Amino acid sequence: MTGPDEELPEEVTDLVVRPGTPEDVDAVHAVLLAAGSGPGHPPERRTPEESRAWLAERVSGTGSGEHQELWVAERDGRVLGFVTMADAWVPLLFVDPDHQGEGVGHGLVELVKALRPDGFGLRVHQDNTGARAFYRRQGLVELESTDGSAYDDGWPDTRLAWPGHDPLAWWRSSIDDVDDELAVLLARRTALTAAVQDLKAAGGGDGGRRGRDPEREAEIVRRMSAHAPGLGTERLARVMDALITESLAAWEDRQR
Ligand SMILES: O=C(O)C(=O)C[C@]1(C(=O)O)C=C[C@@H](O)C=C1
Repeated sequence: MTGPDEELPEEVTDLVVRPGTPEDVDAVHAVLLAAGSGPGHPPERRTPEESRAWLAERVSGTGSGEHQELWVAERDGRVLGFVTMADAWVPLLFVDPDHQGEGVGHGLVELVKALRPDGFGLRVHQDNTGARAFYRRQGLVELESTDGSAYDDGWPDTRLAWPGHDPLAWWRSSIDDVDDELAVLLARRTALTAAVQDLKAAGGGDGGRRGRDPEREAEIVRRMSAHAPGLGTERLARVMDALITESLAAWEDRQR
């Protein structure tokens, strides 16, 4: 979603970066539409009215959507770019395509670094190579690439993070956050394996065949690999093999 596409961040002289107000929504929306229709962005499926309403709701904190803190970058009173923040996440950062390469994106990233000194993350579409190079130049680190299925747009994406003033603390805390989610998912996954084994033990499902089903496992790995291509099918197969092995062992322990 983000994409300043800047080539040369320059010394920002007359750029003013200030908190956005409801009066900025039209100008911010114009930048969003112009920048979002450039290369590397998915086609906008909403009407301009719908995307404006979506934006206004988020930056005003009304409605059910998450509230995003809005900041705008302007020169000579004209909004040239903007950024939004929600906790340590940057949902939107866009620069007017006519003013890229003028340090606007750089100024916005510097602002986010100042406001989020512990670090922040964002996602860009994989094809938006200009934005990815820009963020790398700003010191952000590329993390995982996915097929984008976790997001509304469903476009292949790459996540990046700036790990702040204490990078080890940021990475470890990010690992803890992911592991908290992973633990819950593992509990659910293991319980589902057990439910299938209960069914098979009772003579139901798949003709009552017990034990491992390599074809089914290969299919699982293929599907997962499409969501997270960076991991590689073979490595993912080993991870899933270990997970299924342990899930089956847990189920067998329970039978004793
Ligand atoms: O789908 C099944 O047949 C299961 O037994 C479940 C499961 C799994 O946990 O996904 C476990 C063992 C099989 O080898 C295949 C898949």
